Amino acid sequence: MLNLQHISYAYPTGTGLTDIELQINAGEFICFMGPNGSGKSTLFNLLSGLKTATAGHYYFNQTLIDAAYLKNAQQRQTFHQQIGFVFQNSDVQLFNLTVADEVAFGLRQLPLAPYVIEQRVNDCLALTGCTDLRDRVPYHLSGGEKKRVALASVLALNPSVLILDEPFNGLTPAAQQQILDLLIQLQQAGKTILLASHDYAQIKNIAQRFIVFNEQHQIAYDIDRTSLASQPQLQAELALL
Ligand SMILES: Nc1ncnc2c1ncn2[C@@H]1O[C@H](COP(=O)(O)OP(=O)(O)OP(=O)(O)O)[C@@H](O)[C@H]1O
Repeated sequence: MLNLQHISYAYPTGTGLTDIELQINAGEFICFMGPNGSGKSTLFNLLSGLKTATAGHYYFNQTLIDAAYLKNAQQRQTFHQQIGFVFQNSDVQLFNLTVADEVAFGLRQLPLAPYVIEQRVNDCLALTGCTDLRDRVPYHLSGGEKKRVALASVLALNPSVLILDEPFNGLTPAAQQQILDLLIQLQQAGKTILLASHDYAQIKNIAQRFIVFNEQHQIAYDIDRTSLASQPQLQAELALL
């Protein structure tokens, strides 16, 4: 479904990613781990089309996703509908005056009847436990509420891939569990879930595959949960990230 071939990304001031080879299949639940600055957010920006690689090739369902592809507004819209990205910082994702408008925003860019939009907004608010927040100003919500609204706004477009950059940061254990339960449900419904986390203990029994970056911005390990279970030393390393 997602295929990266020798992907590198160079910022003007340094390296973001080095020679990434990666194949992700539909329906996987993958946890990306690694030290601060190792490249997880850069990878997510590339996968979601917010950046394009400075070297290598990225294919989504066999289509090459590059600057030329994303320059076309219609193609860009189709692509963004399929890959939803929940940013690490919800404040940069939420900009509407009410929660309901926030969730409807992406849908209003599509040729959909107002009653269809209303129905989808209601469904996504209910799914994320945000129904009671619908008339609130997103900017005034708590961290956990903002994260759920950001998730609702992404889910409204019914993407097949959901990318979440450290979605549990700064949330109470209860709020973290709420989001985790929802992600499990979404994977069971067939979505591909890609998330970055520093909390191995929290995710070790949920993610099915672990991709671990090193400080050289490369993939150091790409290992499934079953294989990881028989590697206590690597598990101990992940617990320290
Ligand atoms: N806008 C930017 N300009 C210049 N360098 C950047 C920029 N964003 C990231 N980098 C650099 O690219 C490298 C990878 O950063 P990235 O944010 O992808 O890492 P990360 O693994 O997501 O880190 P964290 O766990 O702290 O979120 C780092 O060396 C970082 O300093």
